[in-house]
Amino acid sequence: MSPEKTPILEVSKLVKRFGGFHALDGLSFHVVPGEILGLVGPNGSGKTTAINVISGLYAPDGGEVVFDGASAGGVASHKLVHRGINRTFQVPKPFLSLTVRENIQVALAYGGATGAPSIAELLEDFRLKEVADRPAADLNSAQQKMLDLTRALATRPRLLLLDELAAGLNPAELDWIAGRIKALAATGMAIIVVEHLMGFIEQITDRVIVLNAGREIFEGTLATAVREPQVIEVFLGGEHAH
Ligand SMILES: Nc1ncnc2c1ncn2[C@@H]1O[C@H](COP(=O)(O)OP(=O)(O)OP(=O)(O)O)[C@@H](O)[C@H]1O
Repeated sequence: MSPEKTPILEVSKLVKRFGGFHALDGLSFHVVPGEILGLVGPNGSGKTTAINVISGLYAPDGGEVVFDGASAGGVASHKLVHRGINRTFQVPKPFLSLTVRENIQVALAYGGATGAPSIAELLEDFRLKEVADRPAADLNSAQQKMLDLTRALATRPRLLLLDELAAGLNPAELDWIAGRIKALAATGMAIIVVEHLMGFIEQITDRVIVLNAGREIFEGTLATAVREPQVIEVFLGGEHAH
C-alpha cells in the first residue's frame, strides 16, 4: 500500500453483539484507495460480520466506521451504496426471474452513478455475455458470483467488499478473477476481500488483517502472517482458537 494515501475507510473499536456474544470485539483497521486488504481468520472469527457492519446491513453496537471522512456506522445500505460502498454476498441473491442483463440494468438504475461502467463492458469483463439474456436462475454458481460482482460494480463503488467471491471457482477462474480484482484496484478502488483460500489471498492482497474472536491478532503481509505463532495457533487450533 502507499503510506502517503489518506484512508478511505477507517474502522475503530468496532463492536457487534448478537445477544451476549461479541462477534466483533473492538476491531480497528483502515484501507486506502487502490489497496486490496484481506480479512482472514478461522470460521466464526467475525469476517462476514465486519463486512455486514461496514456495508450497513447491521448497525454496530460500539465503535466507529468512517468512510471518506464522514461517519458511516449504522447508515442504511442503500444510502452507503450512493456514498460509494458496495459489496458481494457469500450466497448471491440476484433477481432469479430477471435476465442477467436486466439484473445489471436494475443495479445501474439503483446506483445512478455518473461514470458507471456500461452493461456491455460488465458483461464482457466478467464473462457473462453468453448468458446475458438468460434468467439469473439458469446460471451456475460461478456465474452467479460474477453477476453479483457486476451488480456491485454497476453502482461504481469506491470501496468494494468481496465476501468469499473465490469460493467454488476452479484454478483457471481464480487466476482470471485475481487479475480482474487487481485491475479494479488499479483504478483507485479500495477493496476488502474475505476469503479462506490463502493462495488467492496471497496473489491479490497488499496486506491482511487476521481476525480471531472478533479481534485483530495480526496486521501485515500474508507471508509474514503465516510465520506468526499466534496466527498459526488460531488456524490449527489451540487455546486461542474458537
Ligand atoms: N445474525 C446473526 N445472529 C447471531 N449470530 C451471528 C449472526 N451473524 C453472525 N453470528 C455469529 O457471529 C460469529 C461471527 O460470524 P461471521 O459470519 O462474521 O464469521 P466469519 O469469520 O465470517 O466465518 P466464516 O468464515 O465461517 O464465514 C459466529 O459465531 C456467528 O455464528
